Amino acid sequence: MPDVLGPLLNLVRLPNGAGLDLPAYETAGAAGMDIRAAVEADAPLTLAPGKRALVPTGFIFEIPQGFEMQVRPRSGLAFKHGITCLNTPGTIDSDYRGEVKVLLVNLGDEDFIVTRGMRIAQLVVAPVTQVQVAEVSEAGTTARGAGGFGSTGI
Ligand SMILES: O=c1ccn([C@H]2C[C@H](O)[C@@H](COP(=O)(O)OP(=O)(O)OP(=O)(O)O)O2)c(=O)[nH]1
Repeated sequence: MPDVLGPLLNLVRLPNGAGLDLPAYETAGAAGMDIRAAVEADAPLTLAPGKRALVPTGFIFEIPQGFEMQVRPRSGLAFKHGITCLNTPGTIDSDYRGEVKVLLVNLGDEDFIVTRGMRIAQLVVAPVTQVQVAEVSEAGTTARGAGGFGSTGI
């Protein structure tokens, strides 16, 4: 794994994560750490076309306050097999202390088998800002106004 100088991310390995590689950046400039499936070795998961499944990862993450973790698909799985994350990008809140799971869906036309240790998604840690919400009577005017959805042309 390349050296990383970012914030510290504590994680806890659950019993079903025994022996799995830690999530890791595969290259020095990777945005996401690949995360692996913690399905039982003797019970791989078959995802039929059109079906979805919540796949365990075997880890609890302690995300630093002020950050979130996004669960994103891997383009190779999407391109080759039609496998993606249904709720992409999945949001892991910094106060979540449950096992991170990956909601995979098979948009391909063949069964896809998820085996133990397979790299099923990538985790991107990103800063987030919580705003203070204030209700006002009118929104400030802008040149765009309410124009959207192609208002500036194709
Ligand atoms: O792909 C995902 C998405 C979410 N989660 C976990 C972590 C997250 O902090 C929690 C809640 O996610 P989210 O806020 O998207 O779900 P919700 O439908 O709003 O549920 P809740 O009412 O529990 O917040 O579920 C995952 O493990 N994987």
